[in-house]
Amino acid sequence: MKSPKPVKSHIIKQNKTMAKLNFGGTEENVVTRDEFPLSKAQEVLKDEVVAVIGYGVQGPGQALNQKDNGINVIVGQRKGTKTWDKAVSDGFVPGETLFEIEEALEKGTVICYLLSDAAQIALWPTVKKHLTPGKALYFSHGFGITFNEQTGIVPPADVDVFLVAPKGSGTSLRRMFLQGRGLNSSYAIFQDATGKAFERVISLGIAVGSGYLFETNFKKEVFSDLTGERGTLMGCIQGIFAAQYDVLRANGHSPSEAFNETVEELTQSLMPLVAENGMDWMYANCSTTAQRGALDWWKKFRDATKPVFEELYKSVATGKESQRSIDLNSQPDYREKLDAELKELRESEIWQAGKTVRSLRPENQVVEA
Ligand SMILES: NC(=O)c1ccc[n+]([C@@H]2O[C@H](COP(=O)([O-])OP(=O)(O)OC[C@H]3O[C@@H](n4cnc5c(N)ncnc54)[C@H](O)[C@@H]3O)[C@@H](O)[C@H]2O)c1
Ligand SMILES: CC(C)(O)[C@@H](O)C(=O)O
Ligand SMILES: [Mg+2]
Ligand SMILES: [Mg+2]
Repeated sequence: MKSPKPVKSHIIKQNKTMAKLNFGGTEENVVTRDEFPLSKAQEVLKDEVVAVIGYGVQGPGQALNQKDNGINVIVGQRKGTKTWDKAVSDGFVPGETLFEIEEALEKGTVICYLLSDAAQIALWPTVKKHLTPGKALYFSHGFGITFNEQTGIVPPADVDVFLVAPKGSGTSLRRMFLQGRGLNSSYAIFQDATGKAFERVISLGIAVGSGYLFETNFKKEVFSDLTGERGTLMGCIQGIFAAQYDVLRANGHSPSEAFNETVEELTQSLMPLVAENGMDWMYANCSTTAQRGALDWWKKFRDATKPVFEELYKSVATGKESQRSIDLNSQPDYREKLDAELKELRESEIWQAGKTVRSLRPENQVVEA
């Protein structure tokens, strides 16, 4: 089996700040650590105070990676919360690198706005007050700006506004950084007030632990991101898992067989092969019987689900999804309600069976001395 060619062979053009690569016939700009090494990011950010506001999922990943990369980073979080305590146990020092939100907003020259998208609305008047000329407002999502009629987030004209959106969980961002790898992120500039928005945003992108950065705009980022997480990445995948598992169970298969044939084999054996070298290569490493069946059936699944994806994209583009997210996630008891729905998923038979299957993985078994 041939191994993949190194990425260099896909480069069409490369200059000091960017490379142009061929993505399946379309040329796009990307920035890698080749064009923009960490030393350059450190130089660009040497006089900045990067204030990470919020310490939920992205906050810790981005703040800790920047700290380890030698960036002058502080965290703004509400005192007396669990996440304040987490920031302390992660090494941020109250009064030195950890502050109440307003104090961090005052000190920061770059404001990384990493509250949940719904919470960003409530805090916006406070943030805006501290956006003095020349500061930068940094997001990890195009949500607040794109749906500004719903969020009311309209930044002053004399600050830079940009985003770096890691394409994965903040947990993965941190884990991959610690492994010496990098998670890919998109970047976009909404407003360049200082003339330095590009070098600022790329430096921050490298500093938070991106492996490479690809170009987008705020609207494209939020439309694709909301579609992806509701679609194949999270919503759709659970839907098709549940459908296949139910059919196997209804036909007399045991939970362990149904779970293994639906989830475990996918995550443990086959998806790593897809990640390594593409779908055709994974197929080529399965039996000809499996290949015949997969090639016969994939288009049927595509055709059955495409109308749902079209409905989903429309719901995103018309602002229905963002409005729903704002309405439900702004309620005082939103966390309890989300937790109850997660509990229902956790307690469903498929994921209970999964718990037992995972315990049987050799790496999860306790070895008796
Ligand atoms: N979760 C991810 O891995 C991920 C990935 C890519 C992009 N993003 C984006 O990054 C941003 C942050 O997302 P997140 O998932 O880390 O957020 P989150 O839901 O974990 O919340 C972040 C912080 O917001 C604080 N918070 C909530 N309500 C608040 C309020 N009313 N006042 C003050 N603080 C409040 C919480 O204490 C927490 O520290 C969002 O724009 C999100 O879309 C997240
Ligand atoms: C990690 C995801 C799903 O990619 C992100 O978009 C999020 O909203 O958490
Ligand atoms: Mg998202
Ligand atoms: Mg995402």
